[in-house]
Amino acid sequence: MSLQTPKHIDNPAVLYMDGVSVSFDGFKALNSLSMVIAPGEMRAIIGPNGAGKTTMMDVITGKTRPDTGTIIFTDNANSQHDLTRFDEADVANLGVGRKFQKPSVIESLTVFENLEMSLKGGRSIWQALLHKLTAEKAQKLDDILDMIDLADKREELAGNLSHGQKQWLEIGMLLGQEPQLLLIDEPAAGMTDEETMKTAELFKRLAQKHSLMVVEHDMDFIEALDCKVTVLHEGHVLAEGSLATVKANPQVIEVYLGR
Ligand SMILES: Nc1ncnc2c1ncn2[C@@H]1O[C@H](COP(=O)(O)OP(=O)(O)OP(=O)(O)O)[C@@H](O)[C@H]1O
Repeated sequence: MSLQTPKHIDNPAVLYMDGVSVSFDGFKALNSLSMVIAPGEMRAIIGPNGAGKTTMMDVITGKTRPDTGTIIFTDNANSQHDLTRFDEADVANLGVGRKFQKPSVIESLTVFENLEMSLKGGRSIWQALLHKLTAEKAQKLDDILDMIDLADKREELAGNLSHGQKQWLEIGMLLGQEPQLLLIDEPAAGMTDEETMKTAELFKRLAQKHSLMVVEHDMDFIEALDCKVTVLHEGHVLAEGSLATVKANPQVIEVYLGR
C-alpha cells in the first residue's frame, strides 16, 4: 500500500517512526518510540539491556506488530509504505535488509557461491545449468566482493573464513537483495579490534549508497562510525546527537554509561 508523505515531513525520510508502542503481557517494550532516519544516513542505536533495541528492529521488519504507532518506509522509487501492515518477507522485498547478530552463511559453499545465491531474482534454471551469469549480475557480484573486501577470498569456502569475514560476507549477501535500508544487530560482537575497525570502514562505504541503522554496545566501534547516535531506554528515545553529546548527557550516564 502506498501512502502520502506525512504533512510535517518536507524531505521524505527513509524511515519514519512515530508513537510506536508494543506491550508484552502489559509490559511496554516500546513506549511511544519516535525516530526519523534520513536518506543515506547511518545511525547508531545504543541503550542498556532490555531498552527495546531488538523489539524496535522486530516492528520495523514486520516480525512484531506494534499496538499503536506509525512506521513509514520510503522506497527507492519514492513510494511510501506503512510497514505495520506487512509481514517479514514483504518488508524485505520492499527494501529493508536485516542482519542478525549470528552469521548464517552456508559454510560448505564458497564466498562467491554464497553471494550468487543471494542475488535478487536469483538465477534462471538455464543460467544455473550453464553456470552462466548475466554480465550485469557478474559485475554486481564483483562490486559486492570489493565492497566487503573479500575479492581475494571469492573461491574460499565460507567455513574457512574468520568470524569477521563471515559477518562481512553476510552483509554482502544482504546487498544482493538491493536493500535501501539496512538494520544491523551488534556487528562488532566477537570481532578482533582490527576486524571491528575494518567493519566501521565498511559501514562508511555502505552509507554512501544505503541508509544504515546499527545496534551496538562497543563504544570504540561507534566512535569510529562517526555518526548520529540514538540512546534508547525503557522503549523510547532518551537522547539523540553526536556520541560526544550523548556521552555527556547526565541521564544517559545514569541509565547506561555510568553502570
Ligand atoms: N516476545 C516477548 N515476550 C515478552 N517480553 C519480551 C518479548 N520480547 C522482548 N520482551 C521484553 O521487552 C524488553 C525489551 O527487549 P529487547 O530485546 O527489545 O531489548 P534490547 O534493547 O534489544 O536488549 P539487549 O541489549 O539485551 O538485546 C525486555 O524487557 C524483554 O524482556
